[in-house]
Amino acid sequence: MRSKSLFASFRYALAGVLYCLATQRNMRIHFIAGAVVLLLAWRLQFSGTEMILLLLTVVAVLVAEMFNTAVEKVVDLASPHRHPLAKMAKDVAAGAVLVTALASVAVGFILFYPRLFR
Ligand SMILES: Nc1ncnc2c1ncn2[C@@H]1O[C@H](COP(=O)(O)OP(=O)(O)OP(=O)(O)O)[C@@H](O)[C@H]1O
Repeated sequence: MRSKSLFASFRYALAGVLYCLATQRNMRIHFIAGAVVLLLAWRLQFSGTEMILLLLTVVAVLVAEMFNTAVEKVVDLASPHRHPLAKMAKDVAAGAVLVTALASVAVGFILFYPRLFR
């Protein structure tokens, strides 16, 4: 019984990830960009610590994108009509993605620049 419900929650969680990949263009862009960056880092023989930093950075952007999607869905459900609070919630969630994405570009620059241009 317990393992069945554990499996079910895993399936629901996976469905959430797949939903975001299938419906959110930005999620697909971040996913592919993250995969390319990690592959490039592997080819350039980044250290274990550098790989972990890059992986955490890529995952942070994907997680921010997923929370943004979740906020959008809840807001659309709770406030189908336009409302300043609904706008604020969506804009803050989108802002979180922007901040995370900018930070990931900075981390990528710091790690890749010495390998590629020096
Ligand atoms: N219910 C609402 N009330 C007020 N402003 C809204 C509301 N829904 C969306 N907005 C504003 O319009 C912008 C675009 O909203 P829209 O619903 O087109 O896209 P989204 O839900 O933010 O994302 P996506 O395009 O991925 O569905 C939001 O970022 C927000 O500023």
